Amino acid sequence: MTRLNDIMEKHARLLSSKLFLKRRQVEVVLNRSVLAWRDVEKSSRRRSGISNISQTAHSHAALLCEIVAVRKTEDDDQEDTETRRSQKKAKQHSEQHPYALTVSYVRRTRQHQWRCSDATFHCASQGLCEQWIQVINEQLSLFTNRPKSLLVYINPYGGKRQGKRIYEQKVAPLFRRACISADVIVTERANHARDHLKTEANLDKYDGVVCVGGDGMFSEVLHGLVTRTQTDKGVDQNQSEAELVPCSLRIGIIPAGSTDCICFATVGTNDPVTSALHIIVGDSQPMDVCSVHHNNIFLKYSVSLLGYGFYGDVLTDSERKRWLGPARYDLSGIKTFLSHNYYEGTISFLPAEDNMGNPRDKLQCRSGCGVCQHKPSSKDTHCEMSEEKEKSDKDGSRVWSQIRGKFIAINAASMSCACPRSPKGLSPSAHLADGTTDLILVRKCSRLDFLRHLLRHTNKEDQFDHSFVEVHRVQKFRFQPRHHELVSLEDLSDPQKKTGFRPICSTATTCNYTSAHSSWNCDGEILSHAAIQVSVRCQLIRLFARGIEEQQQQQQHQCVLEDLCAPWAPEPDTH
Ligand SMILES: CCCCCCCCCCCCC/C=C/[C@@H](O)[C@H](CO)NC(=O)CCCCCCCCCCCCCCC
Ligand SMILES: Nc1ncnc2c1ncn2[C@@H]1O[C@H](COP(=O)(O)OP(=O)(O)OP(=O)(O)O)[C@@H](O)[C@H]1O
Ligand SMILES: [Ca+2]
Repeated sequence: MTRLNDIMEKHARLLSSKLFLKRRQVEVVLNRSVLAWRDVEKSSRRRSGISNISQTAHSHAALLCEIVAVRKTEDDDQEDTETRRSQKKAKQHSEQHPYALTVSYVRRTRQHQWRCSDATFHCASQGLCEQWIQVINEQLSLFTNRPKSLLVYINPYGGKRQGKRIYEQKVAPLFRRACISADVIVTERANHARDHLKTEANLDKYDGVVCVGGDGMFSEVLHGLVTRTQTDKGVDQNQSEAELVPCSLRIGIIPAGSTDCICFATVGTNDPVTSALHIIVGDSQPMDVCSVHHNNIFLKYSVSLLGYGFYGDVLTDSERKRWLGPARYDLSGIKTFLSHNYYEGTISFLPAEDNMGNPRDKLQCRSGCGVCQHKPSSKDTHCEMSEEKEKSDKDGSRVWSQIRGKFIAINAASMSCACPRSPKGLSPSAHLADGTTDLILVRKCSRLDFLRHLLRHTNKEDQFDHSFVEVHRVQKFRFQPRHHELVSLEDLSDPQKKTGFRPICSTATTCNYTSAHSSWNCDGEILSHAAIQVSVRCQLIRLFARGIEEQQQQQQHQCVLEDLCAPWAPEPDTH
């Protein structure tokens, strides 16, 4: 009964009028969910299928929660929307209907991209025009999850160095339209954004923090915000067992980097306008964060890839080629592939609960993901990482496992890591907010086999279906490189080794010293230690995103709109 009332309430018309849209008379209806309009004269004869997301043959609709803004249309705006050819006609028309409102709303285009569309409705009287604007604005003000004030950091040197232009030309005009105020800081050095967030920024003023740049810039904002939150709450990040306090501010990412993996995996595309629109409508996507420690020294947080061996070496090499821009990764990728190094060490891990799915179940994390809504219980998230625990987890349900071997790559993917280079990512079924990371172990194998494995990241074949690859969904893990102490001592006496990465063993050459180290690639940054302990912190942060919408979900969205527009029942016009 209540549900029925809800539906009736939602569908009850708030306002309904006959207005003009591009000189055609349209019936416009507003209820609590949708703004819909259709041609008056032709609608009864031809009302067929849907031609795009929010448009049937003769009716259009926008979900209220996806309306960006409504404003009184100024004369300049009206001229902008008319073509030159019809300028005279348009002038006559606007003289008859001088009052107009423009509604800006989200329109879905191809491949998860969103655009902002305008519909300008002409009214016969000023009163009617103002009433429409007021009622729509009243409804929009009920969306309390929308940000009003943002702190924006722009990295002018990320990716192809387009961050500033992208923000000014594509994003700022949309924020202005949505009446969002933004304090903008163009960074002057690496870690500027992180340090500002950690100590200086008055965060009470803001509803969210936005970074314009790549994954490295996101990482700065992540570290700034998480550290600030822990400091404010008196949590010591160096204690690897400390329970971290979730951040209250959401983070928005305007992609302008080289990989943009976090944006791609949370929105489905790396498009600045789409990201800006997700921020404006106030989307919220919780996300796991891995904390990385070396004994009881905090090193870094990671949300995407922690990679030792191959991806660590690619990153180390690519840092020397920053001037090449995004192409540096391909060049270093080929070079590292040809080097074909492997590394020896021991990996220990605490598997995820059985009901958290597994990396090969093909259940991809999508908008409103059911797996991520099932949070692991708190007792499981706080198991200690002591030696005894390693043998048997105290609650008896799970035990630590240990694997020793020679690895070409050890990757922990806390999310799919989908990006334009690999549209399905390193672990296609990894989840954004399930409290686990997928640990992928690629053992020593031939160059050809490793190439086959890499190639599978770019096609539909299963990259885990190789005898030399194993994958585990885990809650915690740690890594100990072989002969750690020996190398540390050597490092002290050889300055070259302190900075660069020392001769690494290649399977192609005869090599007795198989304990050479790689380094960890932590979301695109090199870690200072090879021996690390990692713990996944379930849903520590939230992004202005909603996860990737399934094609099917987009179609459902069309159907919802279609249903909501359907009752054009002949209710009498209120005006
Ligand atoms: C034959 C083609 C195989 C293509 C295989 C492509 C696999 C790509 C998987 C990409 C995973 C990205 C994970 C994201 C990590 C980010 O947190 C981080 C920060 O932005 N990005 C990188 O570290 C940047 C990492 C960039 C890694 C690029 C690796 C390119 C490998 C190319 C190997 C070529 C072999 C050719 C042999 C002739
Ligand atoms: N003003 C600045 N000058 C120099 N470096 C900066 C500045 N602002 C930020 N940085 C640093 O630049 C690094 C790279 O930035 P960013 O992530 O935006 O681009 P990218 O590396 O090209 O992309 P991706 O991380 O997606 O591969 C970051 O680690 C960040 O700390
Ligand atoms: Ca995860």
